[in-house]
Amino acid sequence: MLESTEVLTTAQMRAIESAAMATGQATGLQLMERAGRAVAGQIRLRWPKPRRVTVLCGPGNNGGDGYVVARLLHRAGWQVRVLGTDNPPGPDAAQMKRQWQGIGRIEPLTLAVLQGGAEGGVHVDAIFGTGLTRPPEGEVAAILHHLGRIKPPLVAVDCPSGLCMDSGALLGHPRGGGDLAPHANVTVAFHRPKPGHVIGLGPLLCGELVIADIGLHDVDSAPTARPAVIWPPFDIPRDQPDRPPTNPLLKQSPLHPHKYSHGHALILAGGPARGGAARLSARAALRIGAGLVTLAPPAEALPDHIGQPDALMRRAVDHELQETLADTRLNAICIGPGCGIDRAGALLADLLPARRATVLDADALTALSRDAALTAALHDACVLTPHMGEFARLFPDLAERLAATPSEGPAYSKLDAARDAAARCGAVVLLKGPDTVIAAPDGRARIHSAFDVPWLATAGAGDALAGMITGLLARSLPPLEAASLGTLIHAQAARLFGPGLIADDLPEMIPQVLRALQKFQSSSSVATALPMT
Ligand SMILES: NC(=O)C1=CN([C@@H]2O[C@H](COP(=O)(O)OP(=O)(O)OC[C@H]3O[C@@H](n4cnc5c(N)ncnc54)[C@H](OP(=O)(O)O)[C@@H]3O)[C@@H](O)[C@H]2O)[C@@H](O)CC1
Ligand SMILES: [K+]
Repeated sequence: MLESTEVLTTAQMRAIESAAMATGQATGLQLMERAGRAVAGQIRLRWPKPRRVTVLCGPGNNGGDGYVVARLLHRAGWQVRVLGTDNPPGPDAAQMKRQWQGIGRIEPLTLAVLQGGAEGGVHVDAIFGTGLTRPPEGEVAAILHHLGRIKPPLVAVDCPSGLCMDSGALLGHPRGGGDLAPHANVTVAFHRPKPGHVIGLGPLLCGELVIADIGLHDVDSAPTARPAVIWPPFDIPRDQPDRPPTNPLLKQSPLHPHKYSHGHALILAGGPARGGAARLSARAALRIGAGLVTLAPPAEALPDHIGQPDALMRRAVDHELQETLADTRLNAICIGPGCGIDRAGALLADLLPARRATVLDADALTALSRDAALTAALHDACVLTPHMGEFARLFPDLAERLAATPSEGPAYSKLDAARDAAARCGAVVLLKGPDTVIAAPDGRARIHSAFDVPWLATAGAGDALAGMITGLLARSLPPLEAASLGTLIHAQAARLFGPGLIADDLPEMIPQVLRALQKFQSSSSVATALPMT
């Protein structure tokens, strides 16, 4: 059985539907009836009093769902108008269409007809769902454009039409567009979310996302590829002041606790007057619970780092690292924030062969992009944390595919790009954004949504994130878990702080986030993520 947080591609979803039908678990007609009922139910929940509704039905099974919605709302006393295509749909949709035709008529699905009707009322978009393979054209394109412009109360069946559910891109539109695409108030999707609901334009266009159960749970899907998951697989409560302020990451081992048992993080800093970024990383690594944190600028910049925090150790590291790395207790390294590209490149040449757990951010990523030998030396204890610009420098071909206007579905997605990059470089790749994708070389991938904290896009936030992940690596979390938990704590810190956040606030919010996370110590998904030593 699939985990509830799994994200299925449209191909995987189709495989599950086919398996359900082949094994006699459900007929296509039953699934369509359940899907339509789920949508009608959500509409009636939001608008309990019957009113006017216009249902727009496309040529396939998405349209079939629409005819079910029309019938059920009509039965509930709604004043239903249906616009549909006149093609012969598949047998299930044809059956649902006939049932509707026993109740009411179907007007042509054209812009003129749509505009000719009474204004107002709810609109149901059942034009295209998972079967969208090419950009909408002609009358349908005009209708979608119109809906995007007038923005009526809109309920989308499976997705707003035109959205590629594998990528969150609008077929036929440049990436990042979407101003004139339909914006749903609510999208009712079936069985599991698809990548396009949670990445790209999906969160903007889908509105509230409701995942409806259509009875596919007992179906053995045997997905061909490992599904990505939505991270985290739980809702984090806000801080709970009534709980004792113990920190799960700092919980002491009953057996001879020692600062080294919580790891020793090394933060490599840059030259004079550019140490702020690395100090932010170091502070975050300390706050998240690394046993020891050493900040390592070149000797000439050491005087820049006197002062707080006293818990931070300082040590000069000039051009080479071998002597420093001889101390095997240094088990997690952060390189990049404020480091300088040349210095990062020189240090990486020593660092990567040592195969220590390492976060590569900022200048380290630029250094990598300039030296193929360094990229070839990456290993599976590395975490790369690029934003899209850095990603484009590191993986120009993947970024180019991601930026191209998609002309057919399934379109190349941010999930695909992060996975391809991780497989290519053999390290965990954390591709930042409001829809962060974290991918491991073995195909595991997690999608973390932070569309609700736009104030996290602030100078230095990435440095704090790099420090958090380094601290978690020092606590011996595996790279994918450290990257995932760091991403979650980072966003949650911003969420708790609220607007007005500056990056310096992020490390200071960590204790509060950790207290809230404590609730999940007994939950298996978090137990694997939080080190409980
Ligand atoms: N299967 C199940 O058990 C269940 C499925 N369910 C529902 O089915 C939906 C998937 O149904 P679907 O596969 O029929 O695809 P759908 O999105 O309706 O579109 C396909 C049609 O559109 C056409 N078409 C495509 N692009 C076009 C374009 N640009 N411009 C014009 N035409 C275009 C395409 O034509 P073709 O490409 O074949 O020429 C075809 O005729 C899914 O999202 C969910 O809502 C639920 O009921 C639960 C049970
Ligand atoms: K739709």
